[in-house]
Amino acid sequence: MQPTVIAPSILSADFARLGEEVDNVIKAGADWVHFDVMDNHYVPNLTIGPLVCEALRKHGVTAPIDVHLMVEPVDRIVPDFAKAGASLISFHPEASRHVHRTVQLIKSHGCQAGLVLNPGTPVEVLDYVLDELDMVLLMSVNPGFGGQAFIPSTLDKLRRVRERIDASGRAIRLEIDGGVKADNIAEIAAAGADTFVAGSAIFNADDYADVVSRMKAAVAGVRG
Ligand SMILES: O=C(CO)[C@@H](O)[C@H](O)COP(=O)(O)O
Ligand SMILES: [Fe+2]
Repeated sequence: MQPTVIAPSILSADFARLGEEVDNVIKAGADWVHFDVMDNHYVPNLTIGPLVCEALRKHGVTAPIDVHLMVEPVDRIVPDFAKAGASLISFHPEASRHVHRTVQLIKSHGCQAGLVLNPGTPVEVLDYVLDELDMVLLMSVNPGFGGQAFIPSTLDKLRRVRERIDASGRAIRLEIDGGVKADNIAEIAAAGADTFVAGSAIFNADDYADVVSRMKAAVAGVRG
C-alpha cells in the first residue's frame, strides 16, 4: 500500500505570495505541491509554467512538485518542467498524440509519469499503458478551475481503477483531484485513492494545519 499523500493545489493559493504559501502549507503537514498548468486551449483557463516551478525550487521548496499538465500538445513542455524541478508529471491522454511515447518522454527526463482521466474518460484508456505509469490521476471535476463540486460517479471509477492497479501488482499511486474536502475525503479513500489533491479546501481556510490534519485523520481512519 502506498503511503497517504496530501497534495495542496496551489491554484487556490495567493499567487502574489506563492513561495510563502507553499512554505506554509508544507509546514502545515502537506506532503506534495500540486502544480496546475493550464494553457487556455486544452482547458479554458491560463495559469503558470516552468518558470514558476523553477522559482519555487530556487525559493527552497524541497517537497515533491506534482505537475498536472492541462496543456495541448503536451510533449514540447515536458523537458522544460523536468529541468524546472518537477518530480512527477501527469498529462491528459486527449492532449497527446502518442500516449505511450509521452510517458516514456517524461521518464526519460527523470520524472515520474502520471496519466489523468477526466470525468468522461473511460478507464479503458489505461489498457496497455498502466504498467508504464507511476500514477493514475482521476479528475473528480472537469479540469480548468478550482472550487468545483466533487462528481459522485468518480467513487465507482476509483474502485474500478483500484482493482486494476492491485491486479497489476505494481506500486502505482491513485490520485484524486477536484472537490476534495475534509468531510468527503474518507469515502474517497475508502474507494481506493491514496493521493489527495485539495485546493480550495486548504487555501481558503484560515488554518491550513487544521484542515490538513483533519484530512489526514479522516484518511487514516480508513487506510490505517
Ligand atoms: O486540476 C485542477 C482543476 O483543473 C485541480 O487541481 C483544482 O485546482 C482542485 O481544486 P479544488 O477542487 O480542490 O478546489
Ligand atoms: Fe490538478
